[in-house]
Amino acid sequence: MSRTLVLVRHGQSEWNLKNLFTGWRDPDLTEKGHAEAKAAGEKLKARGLKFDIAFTSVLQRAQKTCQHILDCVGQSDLETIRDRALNERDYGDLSGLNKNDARLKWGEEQVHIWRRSYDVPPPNGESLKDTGARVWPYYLHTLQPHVLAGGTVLVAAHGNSLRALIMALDGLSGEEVTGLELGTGVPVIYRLNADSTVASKDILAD
Ligand SMILES: O=C(O)[C@H](O)COP(=O)(O)O
Repeated sequence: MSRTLVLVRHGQSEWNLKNLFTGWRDPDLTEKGHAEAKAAGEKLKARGLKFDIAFTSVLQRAQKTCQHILDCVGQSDLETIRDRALNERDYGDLSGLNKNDARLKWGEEQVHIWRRSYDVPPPNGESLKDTGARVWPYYLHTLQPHVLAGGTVLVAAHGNSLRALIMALDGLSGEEVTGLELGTGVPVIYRLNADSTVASKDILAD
Protein backbone atom coordinates (compact mmCIF):
# COMPACT_ATOMS: atom_id res chain seq x y z
CA MET A 1 0.00 0.00 0.00
CA SER A 2 1.67 3.18 -1.17
CA ARG A 3 -0.83 5.78 0.11
CA THR A 4 1.48 8.52 -1.13
CA LEU A 5 0.63 12.14 -1.84
CA VAL A 6 3.19 14.31 -3.63
CA LEU A 7 2.63 18.08 -3.58
CA VAL A 8 4.65 20.39 -5.84
CA ARG A 9 4.35 24.15 -6.16
CA HIS A 10 4.82 25.22 -9.79
CA GLY A 11 8.21 26.45 -10.98
CA GLN A 12 8.98 30.16 -11.20
CA SER A 13 6.41 32.03 -13.32
CA GLU A 14 6.90 35.19 -15.40
CA TRP A 15 5.04 37.10 -12.71
CA ASN A 16 7.04 35.56 -9.85
CA LEU A 17 10.08 36.90 -11.67
CA LYS A 18 8.53 40.37 -12.04
CA ASN A 19 7.38 40.26 -8.39
CA LEU A 20 3.71 40.73 -9.30
CA PHE A 21 0.71 39.44 -7.35
CA THR A 22 -0.60 36.67 -9.56
CA GLY A 23 -3.54 34.80 -8.03
CA TRP A 24 -5.92 33.65 -10.79
CA ARG A 25 -3.99 35.37 -13.58
CA ASP A 26 -2.32 32.94 -15.94
CA PRO A 27 1.34 33.73 -16.73
CA ASP A 28 3.63 31.07 -18.18
CA LEU A 29 6.69 29.55 -16.51
CA THR A 30 10.06 31.24 -17.02
CA GLU A 31 13.05 29.27 -18.31
CA LYS A 32 14.07 28.87 -14.68
CA GLY A 33 10.55 27.70 -13.86
CA HIS A 34 10.68 25.01 -16.55
CA ALA A 35 14.07 23.90 -15.18
CA GLU A 36 12.74 23.81 -11.60
CA ALA A 37 9.79 21.68 -12.68
CA LYS A 38 12.10 19.25 -14.50
CA ALA A 39 14.39 19.12 -11.45
CA ALA A 40 11.38 18.24 -9.30
CA GLY A 41 10.59 15.43 -11.73
CA GLU A 42 14.17 14.16 -11.59
CA LYS A 43 14.07 14.08 -7.78
CA LEU A 44 10.86 12.07 -7.83
CA LYS A 45 12.26 9.76 -10.48
CA ALA A 46 15.36 9.20 -8.33
CA ARG A 47 13.02 8.04 -5.57
CA GLY A 48 11.50 5.55 -7.98
CA LEU A 49 8.07 7.14 -7.74
CA LYS A 50 5.37 6.18 -10.24
CA PHE A 51 2.00 7.89 -10.11
CA ASP A 52 -1.51 6.48 -10.43
CA ILE A 53 -3.16 9.82 -11.18
CA ALA A 54 -2.23 13.51 -11.26
CA PHE A 55 -4.16 16.61 -10.26
CA THR A 56 -3.48 20.21 -11.17
CA SER A 57 -5.25 23.57 -11.45
CA VAL A 58 -6.67 25.28 -14.53
CA LEU A 59 -3.64 27.60 -14.67
CA GLN A 60 -0.82 26.91 -17.11
CA ARG A 61 2.09 27.35 -14.69
CA ALA A 62 0.82 24.43 -12.61
CA GLN A 63 -0.22 22.34 -15.63
CA LYS A 64 3.18 22.71 -17.29
CA THR A 65 4.93 21.84 -14.03
CA CYS A 66 2.75 18.74 -13.77
CA GLN A 67 3.58 17.71 -17.34
CA HIS A 68 7.34 18.19 -16.84
CA ILE A 69 7.20 15.92 -13.79
CA LEU A 70 5.19 13.26 -15.62
CA ASP A 71 7.58 13.43 -18.59
CA CYS A 72 10.57 12.94 -16.25
CA VAL A 73 9.11 9.87 -14.56
CA GLY A 74 8.15 8.37 -17.94
CA GLN A 75 4.39 8.85 -17.52
CA SER A 76 3.65 11.58 -20.05
CA ASP A 77 0.16 10.27 -20.78
CA LEU A 78 -1.00 9.69 -17.21
CA GLU A 79 -4.60 10.65 -16.46
CA THR A 80 -4.49 14.24 -15.20
CA ILE A 81 -7.45 16.03 -13.64
CA ARG A 82 -7.51 19.82 -13.93
CA ASP A 83 -9.74 21.62 -11.47
CA ARG A 84 -10.13 25.25 -10.41
CA ALA A 85 -10.47 24.07 -6.81
CA LEU A 86 -6.66 23.79 -6.84
CA ASN A 87 -6.12 27.27 -8.28
CA GLU A 88 -3.95 29.81 -6.51
CA ARG A 89 -5.69 31.99 -3.92
CA ASP A 90 -7.55 34.81 -5.72
CA TYR A 91 -5.54 37.94 -4.99
CA GLY A 92 -8.50 40.18 -5.94
CA ASP A 93 -7.62 43.81 -6.59
CA LEU A 94 -3.94 43.13 -5.86
CA SER A 95 -3.64 40.85 -8.93
CA GLY A 96 -1.14 42.30 -11.38
CA LEU A 97 0.31 44.82 -8.91
CA ASN A 98 3.99 44.82 -8.02
CA LYS A 99 4.53 43.58 -4.46
CA ASN A 100 7.07 46.34 -3.69
CA ASP A 101 4.75 49.05 -5.09
CA ALA A 102 1.99 47.64 -2.90
CA ARG A 103 4.29 47.91 0.16
CA LEU A 104 4.99 51.56 -0.68
CA LYS A 105 1.28 52.28 -1.09
CA TRP A 106 -0.21 50.36 1.84
CA GLY A 107 2.80 49.69 4.07
CA GLU A 108 4.92 46.62 4.77
CA GLU A 109 2.68 45.35 7.55
CA GLN A 110 -0.61 45.52 5.65
CA VAL A 111 0.89 43.76 2.63
CA HIS A 112 2.32 41.05 4.87
CA ILE A 113 -1.13 40.58 6.44
CA TRP A 114 -2.73 40.20 3.00
CA ARG A 115 -0.03 37.74 1.93
CA ARG A 116 0.38 35.59 5.01
CA SER A 117 -2.49 36.04 7.47
CA TYR A 118 -4.97 33.21 7.73
CA ASP A 119 -8.26 35.06 7.52
CA VAL A 120 -7.73 38.60 6.18
CA PRO A 121 -8.64 38.71 2.47
CA PRO A 122 -7.13 41.28 0.10
CA PRO A 123 -9.84 43.61 -1.40
CA ASN A 124 -12.18 41.48 -3.55
CA GLY A 125 -9.97 38.43 -3.10
CA GLU A 126 -9.66 35.28 -1.00
CA SER A 127 -8.01 34.84 2.38
CA LEU A 128 -6.06 31.63 3.00
CA LYS A 129 -9.12 30.48 4.95
CA ASP A 130 -11.34 31.07 1.90
CA THR A 131 -8.85 29.16 -0.24
CA GLY A 132 -8.85 26.27 2.21
CA ALA A 133 -12.66 26.22 2.11
CA ARG A 134 -12.45 25.05 -1.51
CA VAL A 135 -9.16 23.12 -1.44
CA TRP A 136 -9.84 20.95 1.60
CA PRO A 137 -13.27 19.61 0.51
CA TYR A 138 -11.77 18.88 -2.92
CA TYR A 139 -8.95 17.02 -1.23
CA LEU A 140 -11.31 15.02 0.99
CA HIS A 141 -13.82 14.06 -1.68
CA THR A 142 -11.73 13.76 -4.83
CA LEU A 143 -8.03 13.38 -4.04
CA GLN A 144 -7.81 11.51 -0.77
CA PRO A 145 -9.84 8.49 -1.94
CA HIS A 146 -7.11 7.74 -4.51
CA VAL A 147 -4.46 7.92 -1.80
CA LEU A 148 -6.38 5.78 0.69
CA ALA A 149 -7.02 3.20 -2.03
CA GLY A 150 -3.26 2.68 -1.95
CA GLY A 151 -2.31 5.00 -4.81
CA THR A 152 0.49 7.44 -5.43
CA VAL A 153 -1.00 10.81 -6.31
CA LEU A 154 0.69 13.89 -7.77
CA VAL A 155 -0.67 17.37 -7.09
CA ALA A 156 0.99 20.23 -8.97
CA ALA A 157 -0.53 23.47 -7.73
CA HIS A 158 0.25 26.84 -6.14
CA GLY A 159 1.89 28.45 -3.14
CA ASN A 160 -1.31 29.29 -1.30
CA SER A 161 -3.59 26.47 -2.43
CA LEU A 162 -0.87 24.08 -1.19
CA ARG A 163 -0.30 26.07 2.01
CA ALA A 164 -4.02 25.64 2.74
CA LEU A 165 -3.76 21.90 2.11
CA ILE A 166 -0.58 21.49 4.18
CA MET A 167 -2.14 23.51 7.01
CA ALA A 168 -4.95 20.97 7.26
CA LEU A 169 -2.72 17.89 6.77
CA ASP A 170 -0.21 19.08 9.39
CA GLY A 171 -2.87 20.42 11.76
CA LEU A 172 -1.35 23.91 11.83
CA SER A 173 -3.15 26.78 13.55
CA GLY A 174 -3.97 30.05 11.77
CA GLU A 175 -0.98 31.55 13.55
CA GLU A 176 1.40 28.72 12.68
CA VAL A 177 0.53 28.80 8.99
CA THR A 178 1.76 32.40 8.65
CA GLY A 179 5.33 31.03 8.91
CA LEU A 180 4.83 28.33 6.25
CA GLU A 181 6.63 29.10 2.97
CA LEU A 182 6.77 26.78 -0.04
CA GLY A 183 9.61 26.92 -2.52
CA THR A 184 8.90 26.71 -6.24
CA GLY A 185 9.44 23.20 -7.58
CA VAL A 186 10.14 21.63 -4.17
CA PRO A 187 8.31 18.29 -3.84
CA VAL A 188 6.67 17.47 -0.50
CA ILE A 189 5.96 13.77 -0.05
CA TYR A 190 3.30 12.63 2.40
CA ARG A 191 2.62 9.02 3.28
CA LEU A 192 -0.75 8.46 4.91
CA ASN A 193 -1.96 5.84 7.35
CA ALA A 194 -5.08 3.81 6.52
CA ASP A 195 -7.11 6.12 8.79
CA SER A 196 -6.00 9.13 6.66
CA THR A 197 -3.63 10.56 9.29
CA VAL A 198 -0.11 11.54 8.19
CA ALA A 199 2.49 8.76 8.65
CA SER A 200 5.43 10.75 7.32
CA LYS A 201 6.38 13.95 5.50
CA ASP A 202 9.49 14.42 3.44
CA ILE A 203 10.49 17.72 1.82
CA LEU A 204 12.85 17.28 -1.16
CA ALA A 205 14.63 20.62 -0.92
CA ASP A 206 18.09 20.97 -2.52
O1 LIG B 1 -0.13 34.55 -6.49
C1 LIG B 1 1.02 34.94 -6.26
O2 LIG B 1 1.38 36.13 -6.37
C2 LIG B 1 2.07 33.94 -5.82
O3 LIG B 1 1.90 32.74 -6.47
C3 LIG B 1 2.06 33.68 -4.35
O4 LIG B 1 2.13 34.88 -3.77
P1 LIG B 1 2.50 35.15 -2.22
O5 LIG B 1 3.90 34.69 -2.00
O6 LIG B 1 2.32 36.63 -2.10
O7 LIG B 1 1.50 34.39 -1.40
